[in-house]
Amino acid sequence: MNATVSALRLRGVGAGYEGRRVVHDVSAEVAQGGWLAIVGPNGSGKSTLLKAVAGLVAAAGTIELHGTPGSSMSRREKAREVGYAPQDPALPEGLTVTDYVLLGRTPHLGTLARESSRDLSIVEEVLSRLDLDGLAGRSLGTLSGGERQRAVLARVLAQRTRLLLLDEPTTGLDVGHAQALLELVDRLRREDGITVVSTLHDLTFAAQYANQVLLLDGGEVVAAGPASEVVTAERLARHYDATVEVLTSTHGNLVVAPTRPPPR
Ligand SMILES: Nc1ncnc2c1ncn2[C@@H]1O[C@H](COP(=O)(O)OP(=O)(O)OP(=O)(O)O)[C@@H](O)[C@H]1O
Repeated sequence: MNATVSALRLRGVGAGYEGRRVVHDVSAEVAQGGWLAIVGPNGSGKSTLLKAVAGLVAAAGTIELHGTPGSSMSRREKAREVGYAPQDPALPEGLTVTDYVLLGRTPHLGTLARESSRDLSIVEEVLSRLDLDGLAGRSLGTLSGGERQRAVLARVLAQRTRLLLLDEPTTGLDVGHAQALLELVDRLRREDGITVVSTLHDLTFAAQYANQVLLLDGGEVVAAGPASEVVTAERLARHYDATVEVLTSTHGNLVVAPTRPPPR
């Protein structure tokens, strides 16, 4: 494959529901092994944009996955190329964690073929990486919110795709599990060249993990680039109506700290 082909290329992408367009004219490019964070206030179109890339809502414009238009790929081809973790998926409550994560292998199985020992070892490895091995035999309906969230990510990682689309992957996770999950995703990116596109409400995480940040407001891109350029107190005041300070930690990481407005 041509080394200069982007993992994801969006040109003039629009998307919406029942005739109401909520994402307008988005263009972006993510190199193989890059991490794009889509940020923006509630209702700004982040999840809709991610769904458009996953092929789950109709989109105008061009969406290319590793140089191939998404519109020309079958569902199965796309599922081998793109793993999508929705924000709040409906889970089959009675399924065990292992069986649910095994579903991630489906796009790789032949028609009527059963999972192989390789599929099972991939699932085992993913469960262990996500600290889920102790829960492997539990049914999904008995898991806590954070455990369910990790199971969803495990299913997507078991899919072993080159592109990961993660919709608010840290929702419901405590700070330690959130960091562990983002570190794991970052390691996959650095070691295996996996490309990541994630929506993130937590702007500190977005600034620390993504190498590109796309800020949406009203379904439009209002800023794009490295976090140091996009995540500024002035922009967050304008687009989130938030009072924050953007600080630099002792290790040089950006930290977005909400601060109470001064008393009037
Ligand atoms: N299934 C749907 N049918 C109709 N409108 C929808 C649907 N899903 C989302 N919308 C609308 O589209 C707009 C963008 O929603 P979207 O979920 O993409 O925003 P978001 O930035 O991800 O929001 P949040 O931060 O609250 O998760 C909102 O006005 C929302 O009400």
